[in-house]
Amino acid sequence: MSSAPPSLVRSILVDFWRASRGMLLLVSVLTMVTAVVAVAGPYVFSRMIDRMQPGALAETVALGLVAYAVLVGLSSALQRAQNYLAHVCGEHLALIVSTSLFERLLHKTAPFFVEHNPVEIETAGQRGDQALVTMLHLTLGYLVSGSVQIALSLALIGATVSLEIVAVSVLYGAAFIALSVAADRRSTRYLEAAIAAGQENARFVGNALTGMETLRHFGAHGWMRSLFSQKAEAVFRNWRDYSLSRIGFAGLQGAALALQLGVTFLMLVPRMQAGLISVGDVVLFNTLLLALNQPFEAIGATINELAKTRGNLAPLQAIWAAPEEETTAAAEALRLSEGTLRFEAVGYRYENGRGVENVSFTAARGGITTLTGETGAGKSTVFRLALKSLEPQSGEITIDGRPLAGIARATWYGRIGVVPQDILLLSDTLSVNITLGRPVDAQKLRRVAHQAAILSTIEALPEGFETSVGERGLKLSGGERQRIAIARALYGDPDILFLDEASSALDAATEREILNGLRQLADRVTVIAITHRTGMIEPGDTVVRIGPEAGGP
Ligand SMILES: Nc1ncnc2c1ncn2[C@@H]1O[C@H](COP(=O)(O)OP(=O)(O)OP(=O)(O)O)[C@@H](O)[C@H]1O
Repeated sequence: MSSAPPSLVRSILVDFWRASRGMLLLVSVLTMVTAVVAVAGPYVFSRMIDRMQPGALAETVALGLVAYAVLVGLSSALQRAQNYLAHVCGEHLALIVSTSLFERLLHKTAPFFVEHNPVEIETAGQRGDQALVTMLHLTLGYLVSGSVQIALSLALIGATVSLEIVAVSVLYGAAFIALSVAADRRSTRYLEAAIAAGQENARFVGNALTGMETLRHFGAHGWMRSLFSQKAEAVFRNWRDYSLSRIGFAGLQGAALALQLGVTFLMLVPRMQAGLISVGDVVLFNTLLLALNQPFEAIGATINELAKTRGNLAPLQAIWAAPEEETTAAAEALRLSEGTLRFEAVGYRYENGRGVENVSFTAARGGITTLTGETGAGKSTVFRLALKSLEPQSGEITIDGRPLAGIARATWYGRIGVVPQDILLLSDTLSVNITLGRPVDAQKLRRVAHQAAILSTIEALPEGFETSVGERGLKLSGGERQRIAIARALYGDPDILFLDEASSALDAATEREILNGLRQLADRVTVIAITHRTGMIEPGDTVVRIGPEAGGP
């Protein structure tokens, strides 16, 4: 197993910063310039109002108003440009999240895919992705520009109107932000429940979709519909309670705003009467104060979103941190001259005490080594040990005399071919399903298809190897799927071939044809097959019986 993965947020942000720091800096600068222009516009306008006195130079006023119009236009253009650039950054972040997550999924261990279904993983990915992108937009669009706008507005109010009013505005801002934090604390439990219920629902939908045919056969529609409704309603209830729990705080925040405006206007009246401030100052003050509320609200909204982001990232974080296989970087060149696999008194017990004990056998070239035994005797467990999915708790497995424990899993996988019981086919062509990303060699493709006794079937199809197998290979029969899986395993020219009941879905004639084909390879490839049917065993094959008499359970 690899060491603990770096935290999701840190790892994503480091990658994001490396990939888009130029663009991020550009957006930040643009954001600051936008904030400066947004404050400069009202300032120029207020000064022009003061100049509109009888006897003032009409040209100066007109020039000032044109400058104001240009500033408003510039502010709007900068705002839009900044939004689009922030959108580009957001999409880049989403790209990094999805590719990093996919990369991690490629390394997850087998139990991970037993515990999590695709819909659940997809939903966690989308939620986490959106949460991070929303946070980026809030940071770039609100926090940076909001802080600059607040600082400039307060400085202008202080310089033109009074420092006391600045103090009132700061107090209001602090109260607004404190109320946002309190609202978050109170509603967090509804938020967490809503997100957990959403994830549970995604898991349920994933299970229902994979088992749709079976559910239909058992007339389980009504039952599933009512289970889905219950879960979807739980999601709705929790989101409803989350939103309702915040309404009271919205009222308090509105009251704080009214109080702030009322107090500051009352403070202005005596100054106006004493002629200390001009009409332009009042206009400027009103515009700035109203504009100032936006960044305060934005900071409050960001605090709220931060809580949501934490919640929305939790399912993705759990998937991110789930154990992974060792990386393929550990792969080394392994040459197997003889390909002799030996089990020496190997034992493995699952947590429930079941498993295998004292298993000894040698699988060599020259014939097929078949593992037989009662159901539940431990044949698949022996395979898992040979495939390094499990490590022996006692005894030793060797390959050409070298301990298997000392060979990296990636190296081992490079030398073996496996045909599992449950065959995975991608919704793609036969050719893609056999080669699975390895370089396409038309001659080799035909050779392995022939060895797997499926070449004539494929060549009879109008599109041959380019025929689509349908969603998860559902357009193929069970026997055809097995033969494609055998061709896929042979395509890597393995030194050792493992077949886990690989011919169970075939008729006797086809099974014999395939096994005879594999026997012809047996001088070059060690073939180990689990089988329940012993009728196909030929002289020269080795039979290994797993079970009590072999020292099993
Ligand atoms: N992941 C697991 N956790 C706990 N027990 C397990 C696990 N997998 C298998 N077992 C138990 O270990 C024993 C051996 O199982 P295994 O699947 O190796 O048998 P098998 O010979 O391949 O069976 P079959 O012929 O039915 O496929 C069984 O009793 C099974 O219940």
